Amino acid sequence: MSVRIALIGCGAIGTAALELLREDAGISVAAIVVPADAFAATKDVAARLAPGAQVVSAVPAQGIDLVVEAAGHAAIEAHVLPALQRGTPCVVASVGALSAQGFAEKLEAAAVAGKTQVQLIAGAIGAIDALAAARIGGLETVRYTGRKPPHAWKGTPAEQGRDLGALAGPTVIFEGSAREAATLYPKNANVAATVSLAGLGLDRTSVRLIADPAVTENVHTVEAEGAFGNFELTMRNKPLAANPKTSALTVYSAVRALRNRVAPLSI
Ligand SMILES: NC(=O)C1=CN([C@@H]2O[C@H](COP(=O)(O)OP(=O)(O)OC[C@H]3O[C@@H](n4cnc5c(N)ncnc54)[C@H](O)[C@@H]3O)[C@@H](O)[C@H]2O)C=CC1
Ligand SMILES: O=C([O-])CC(=O)C(=O)O
Repeated sequence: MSVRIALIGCGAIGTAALELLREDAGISVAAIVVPADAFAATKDVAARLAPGAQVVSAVPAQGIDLVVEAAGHAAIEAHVLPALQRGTPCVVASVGALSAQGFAEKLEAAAVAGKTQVQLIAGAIGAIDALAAARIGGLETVRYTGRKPPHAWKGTPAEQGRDLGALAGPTVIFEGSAREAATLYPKNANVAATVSLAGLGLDRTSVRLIADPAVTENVHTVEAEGAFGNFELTMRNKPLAANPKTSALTVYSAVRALRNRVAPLSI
């Protein structure tokens, strides 16, 4: 029998994940959860890519083995917390939601109450395994830099006081903690939260966000130092055509997490 999934969100990540999951006999998408104003568009996607899925406004209380979120910060409170409390394991992409004070603890408490687990995916960034392992030996500094083309910062505080379309060179639009970055840039700095949660925490991880007219990729750099030694990682991710803020790797990371739930050997 296949694992019955509820997918929260059916935008750039959700749609691309559904396309890939069509190949997986062990995974069946039973429900797609979106706000009412997205029902019509989502039903079209479901008809094409997940004909067995019902399009609904909340995770069904019965018949779901696993929830996967790819919707945005608000969806964690609205859908992931109640699913965890009911005992359904959840896989989360909008890791930046944990930047709200006390929210990580709330998520943990819901998982404890439901005797289940919430998994935060690595998403658009790599080396989360190395960072989380290095933390056990002790970390001294962790720095994260996120660099994206100017249009990827549209609709964010980066637009305040500057014309993103007229930038002549790389422009630092934010410098501060991972907590502030993830709060101010909920659709662009989930990775900052992920790096911080795996490493030195939301308040001790330094973050720089850059709008750079010379790049076409979403470029993520992590520099970490501690008892283990040090590393530098740079990812040059292709953005999704459907959403330039989001890297294609995020989709693959979500699909990997789901496949690992059913695979006899997981990596
Ligand atoms: N961890 C990571 O590396 C990354 C995480 N993300 C997260 O994934 C989210 C989704 O990304 P995209 O698919 O590119 O965005 P998108 O804007 O293309 O799609 C969002 C989808 O979620 C639905 N939605 C919005 N609010 C909802 C709610 N409260 N409940 C249920 N559905 C809701 C929308 O109707 C839409 O179908 C981002 O907002 C971000 O939080 C995005 C990129 C990287
Ligand atoms: O997809 C990416 O490149 C990163 C991103 O948007 C995020 O961290 O929220």
